[in-house]
Amino acid sequence: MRIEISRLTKTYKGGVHALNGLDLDVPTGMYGLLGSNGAGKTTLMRILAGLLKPTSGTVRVGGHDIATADGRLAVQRTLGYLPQDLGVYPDLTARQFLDYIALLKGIDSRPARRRRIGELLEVVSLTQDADRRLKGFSGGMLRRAGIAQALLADPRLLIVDEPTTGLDPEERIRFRTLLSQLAGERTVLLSTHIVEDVAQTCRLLAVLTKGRLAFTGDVGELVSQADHRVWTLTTPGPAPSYGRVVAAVPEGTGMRYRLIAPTAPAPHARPAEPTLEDGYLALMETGR
Ligand SMILES: Nc1ncnc2c1ncn2[C@@H]1O[C@H](COP(=O)(O)OP(=O)(O)OP(=O)(O)O)[C@@H](O)[C@H]1O
Repeated sequence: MRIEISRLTKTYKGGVHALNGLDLDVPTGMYGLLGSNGAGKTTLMRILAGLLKPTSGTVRVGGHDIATADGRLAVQRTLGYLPQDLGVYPDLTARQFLDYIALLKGIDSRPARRRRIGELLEVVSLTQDADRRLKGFSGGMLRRAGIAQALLADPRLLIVDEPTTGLDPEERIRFRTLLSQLAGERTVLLSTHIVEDVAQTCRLLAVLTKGRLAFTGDVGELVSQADHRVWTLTTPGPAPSYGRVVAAVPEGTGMRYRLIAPTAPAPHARPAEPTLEDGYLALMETGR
């Protein structure tokens, strides 16, 4: 399911330009959308989900123009959305919660709901906890319940907004793996400010800054933004004032720094292999 975005703008009341003429093409499969806080990711996700009207520009999802009522309806039928702040009813069990959402989504047949919910609880590994109240769930379990509700109507497009924020490392890895497994013939659009989540799940990604596209391409291309610009340096003194420190680890009586800089930040600095995070930070530095 392809998403085609052309010259998309969104200006909120009060004059905040959250999206500034965004052009973006998202193919089928897993796709990462990276950007710092306030870059416009949630605004874009909400527009795609049909919850917010753009100020101008066009969005087509699977060929349907979301500016038309028919187009929006067609997209909503094929879309699953896990918002950043999914509200749940804490006194419901996971099964009751999914049943309630399934009813809202128009799955009227009770046996059909029961079957679908049973399948989804398996997919998100919550079968054992299905009859526990949501108020006792961990952050990771709640996100998995959130994914299950987004999958109820078997969407061909799944949009997830900042899904791993606040999760512990094990839950984060589990959640990431689940998303990758769900991609396949679906489009999964993962919006996040956590570079590692994209590094571990996506081949293709876009970077948004200030409502504009700063980068689009594959992970390797973003990594290469930092080619010949990453350095390590161990020193007993302060960090070099030239370049951007991205890591500092105590070593012996001094510190080992990792820096991004166009040229060696000190005579004894050694070049290092860039990571995706380095590429992202190098891109941000260039765009300043
Ligand atoms: N309802 C609103 N009214 C006014 N301004 C808003 C509204 N929602 C978002 N904004 C502003 O629009 C810009 C983009 O916000 P958005 O939430 O889309 O970014 P984001 O990349 O998702 O950031 P975050 O990761 O912090 O959620 C920000 O400057 C934000 O303050």
